[in-house]
Amino acid sequence: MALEMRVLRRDEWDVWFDHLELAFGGVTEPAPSREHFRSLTEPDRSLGVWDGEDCVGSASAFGFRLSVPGGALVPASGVTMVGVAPTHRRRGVLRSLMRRQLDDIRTGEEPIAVLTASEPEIYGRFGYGTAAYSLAVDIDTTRVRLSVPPGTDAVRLRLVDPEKSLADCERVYAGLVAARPGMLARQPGWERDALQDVPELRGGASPLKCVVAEDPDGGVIGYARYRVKPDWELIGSDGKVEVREVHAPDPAAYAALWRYLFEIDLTWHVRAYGRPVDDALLHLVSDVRRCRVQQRDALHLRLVDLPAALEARAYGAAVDVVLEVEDAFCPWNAGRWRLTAGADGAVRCVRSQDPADLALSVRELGSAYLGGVTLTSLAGAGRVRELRAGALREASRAFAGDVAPWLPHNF
Ligand SMILES: CC(=O)SCCNC(=O)CCNC(=O)[C@H](O)C(C)(C)COP(=O)(O)OP(=O)(O)OC[C@H]1O[C@@H](n2cnc3c(N)ncnc32)[C@H](O)[C@@H]1OP(=O)(O)O
Repeated sequence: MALEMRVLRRDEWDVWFDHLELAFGGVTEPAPSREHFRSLTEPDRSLGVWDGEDCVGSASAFGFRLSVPGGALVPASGVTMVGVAPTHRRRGVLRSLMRRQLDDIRTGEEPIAVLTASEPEIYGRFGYGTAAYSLAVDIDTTRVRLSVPPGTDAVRLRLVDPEKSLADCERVYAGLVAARPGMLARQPGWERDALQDVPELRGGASPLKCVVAEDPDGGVIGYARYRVKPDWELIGSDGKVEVREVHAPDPAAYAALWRYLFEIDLTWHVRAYGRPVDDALLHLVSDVRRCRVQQRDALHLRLVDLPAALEARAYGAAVDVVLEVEDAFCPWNAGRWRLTAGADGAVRCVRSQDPADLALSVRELGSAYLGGVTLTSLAGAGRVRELRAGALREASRAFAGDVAPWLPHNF
């Protein structure tokens, strides 16, 4: 029987989601998580592939606004819920979903698509480049000390109900978005994602806790969400603090929150995932080796409408380069483009017949787009070719940002 791909009908969601669970290994989501996913799904932007009555393929997208260098919020398609049934793999179902999805995105208002990948190897062939990395730390707090800045002792910390403090915390989060490429301006409903706290998924840790940092007037200026996982050894407690989030633009408040997490009694370790690669924490600790820092890919980005995407961000230096772009999967982006950004901030990206200065694929542009991966480092891997002397340095400096892109959570 031929496979049929179609936009999801609302009454098909349960069968579609059952398929997705199976594609990810067959573990059933607890009811609250399932309802959370249901509430976030945008059915009109969700695709199902059907073999008769059976759903055998899925892909969906969220309508996001992504922070880019310069602080603009660019409409971005957040690709998600991709899965193909174990019985139907390696015969092109994912490829056909990606084809349809990118064609659909092209007809809309989103010049870029982003995703967090289950495996980093999958999406490069469809033109996605790794645009943001993240760090995981596993800190031995019996050995690692924090050097906190002046003012840290004056920060008031208060343990609060994660639900009741949600609006205050979300205000802090929203205040960070423009200055950090890769962050998402969260649409209503998404703020609740961080509160998901299903007992079956805690792995023996406590319910989610929230500690807020306050200014002298009681205003919330930072927060951390975490759990404590008790563990008793023969020699005593070996508890772990599992950090989900720490956000505070003020250095003293930021240090105060980490100091609190480091000093929770009966714990010897602080573990955190998905931290930015330029996390100020790395400069607060006395011994970075004992933080067991690990880096991994976090956000993958694709230019769907190349000129619109390149014109939507700001550049760190004036630039005038002709790019020879290869894009086999979205050929409307392929060819020669002149990118100019002046000292006045005006940016133009137009078709060009002039000789090319740099040759690269759309994947490298996706990697460099948020300013965290330099064109120079990609050239070192042979993935960007310089065709005019000096063009690589000029373009690389223009694309690079002064803060690392960061997506604090998956989607
Ligand atoms: C954004 C997200 O949602 S990420 C979540 C992705 N989903 C999962 O990881 C769930 C488990 N895995 C799956 O459901 C499937 O194996 C998928 C979705 C990864 C792949 O689906 P398939 O239909 O088998 O892929 P398809 O046959 O279209 O393959 C397309 C290409 O990707 C490659 N590919 C497919 N899966 C993988 C993989 N896991 N790792 C590396 N390459 C892969 C294929 O070899 C093929 O390569 P080619 O272009 O050189 O021919």
